[in-house]
Amino acid sequence: MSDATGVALSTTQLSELPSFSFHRNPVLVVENFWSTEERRFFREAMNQAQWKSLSSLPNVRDDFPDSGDWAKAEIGPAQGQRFLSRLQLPCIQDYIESFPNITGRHLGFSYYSYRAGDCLLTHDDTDQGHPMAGRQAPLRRIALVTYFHEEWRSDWGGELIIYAKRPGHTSEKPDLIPTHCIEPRPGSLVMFTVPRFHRVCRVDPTAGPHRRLSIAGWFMTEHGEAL
Ligand SMILES: O=C(O)CCC(=O)C(=O)O
Ligand SMILES: [Fe+2]
Repeated sequence: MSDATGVALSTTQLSELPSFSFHRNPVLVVENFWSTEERRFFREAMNQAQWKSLSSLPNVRDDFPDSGDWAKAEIGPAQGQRFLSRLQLPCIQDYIESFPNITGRHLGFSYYSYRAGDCLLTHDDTDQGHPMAGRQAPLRRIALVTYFHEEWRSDWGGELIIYAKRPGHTSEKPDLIPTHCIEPRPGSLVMFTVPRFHRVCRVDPTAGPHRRLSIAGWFMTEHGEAL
């Protein structure tokens, strides 16, 4: 798709969402998914939330070295319900249900706040944690991130970069090529299939006190016995 200026757009309109398929297109970007009122609702909840900074979360900190000191908080039940009620989308259901032998479906979402200096180094979201009580940890299938700050300027950084593996790469370390550079526009919703390498660019000092506020997490499937 391209707009009147000829710029290639990889965004999906809200009206096109019912026919979107992750099997055809593994990355979904919808601008203005949340109304101004919904964004305010989640921002107010974020103001009340109990935030924990990366430096106080040793396990997460080990997975994401040199990533500044972004903060994470739990989503309350009322906010969780409102969030999920907008995400009853056929593309999620269709993709999740396409995996064989599912014994359980899970989701896990949190609030995140990135300030100037914070980033998230390249990862593919497959770090599933350790099996618990002999059960295989759920597998992350679709990653979701969506932005709730009031304002974001291009100079402030914090873009989500999504990568593909270059064909024919031989080294153990994946040789990547960027496929998407997504500005964290207020109200945008991004989803992509896992595994998929991506990173969050460092938020620039010109952002001053502005925070990059998001909800991010995964739709997951469980497949019974430990491997
Ligand atoms: O904040 C984003 O744009 C992406 C976050 C992310 O990749 C993650 O939390 O795993
Ligand atoms: Fe991620």
